[in-house]
Amino acid sequence: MMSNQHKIPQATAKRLPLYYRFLNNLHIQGKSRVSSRELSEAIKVDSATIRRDFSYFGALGKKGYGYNVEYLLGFFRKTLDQDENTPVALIGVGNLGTAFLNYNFTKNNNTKIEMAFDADKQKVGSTIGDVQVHHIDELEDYLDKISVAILTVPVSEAQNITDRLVDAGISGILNFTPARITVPDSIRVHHIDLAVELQSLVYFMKHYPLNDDNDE
Ligand SMILES: NC(=O)c1ccc[n+]([C@@H]2O[C@H](COP(=O)([O-])OP(=O)(O)OC[C@H]3O[C@@H](n4cnc5c(N)ncnc54)[C@H](O)[C@@H]3O)[C@@H](O)[C@H]2O)c1
Repeated sequence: MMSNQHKIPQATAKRLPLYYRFLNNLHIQGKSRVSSRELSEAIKVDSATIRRDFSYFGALGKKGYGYNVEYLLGFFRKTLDQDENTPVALIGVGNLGTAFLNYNFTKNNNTKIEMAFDADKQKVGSTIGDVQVHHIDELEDYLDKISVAILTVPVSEAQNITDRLVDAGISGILNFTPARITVPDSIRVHHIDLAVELQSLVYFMKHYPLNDDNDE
């Protein structure tokens, strides 16, 4: 995946897709350069952090010029494997899963939900967005090309489905269920929980109030 990830701090690596999306939009609009300040305002990351992040990529902005959009995009494309497509499977086509299928991830991105699975016979066979829903019993028949799965099943099903995904050779799971799933060390799990994110936002608002005259 990220070939030179070992040289980039994890916090920086996590911001790469955000940078990539914004710079790609600038590129589409025909802009050839951007300042750390413009970037900062658009993606809400402070400009000192952006400058530090970009210095890891060998991109040193010039005063009064900013950064070369094309150079950065080239770097991000390589680092994020943007030229390679990562097919994704979604498991659990309920409220959350349906919303993800209807949302077009591929616009600025190389990840695409290629297939979906559910246990509900009424959903099996339907197409949502442009993704076909298969029966969960057929999971193992389809997974050979898939390395990433999004988990949006009920919490009670999470570990069972995870075990099947692992046995079928999955490498990464984006877990939206509240379950703390157990996987072998070689498999990466990222857990997304809106309640935790909201709590953290409220905590930061209270303890780290922002003023609007900080840097530059
Ligand atoms: N991370 C977050 O911020 C967040 C927010 C809301 C919900 N959730 C969690 O996401 C999950 C999905 O929530 P939802 O509101 O979409 O639920 P939902 O009940 O609408 O959808 C669950 C879907 O999973 C399917 N399903 C059930 N058992 C299955 C199995 N064994 N294999 C495949 N599919 C199966 C159901 O048929 C249904 O379509 C829940 O675990 C919920 O707690 C997380």
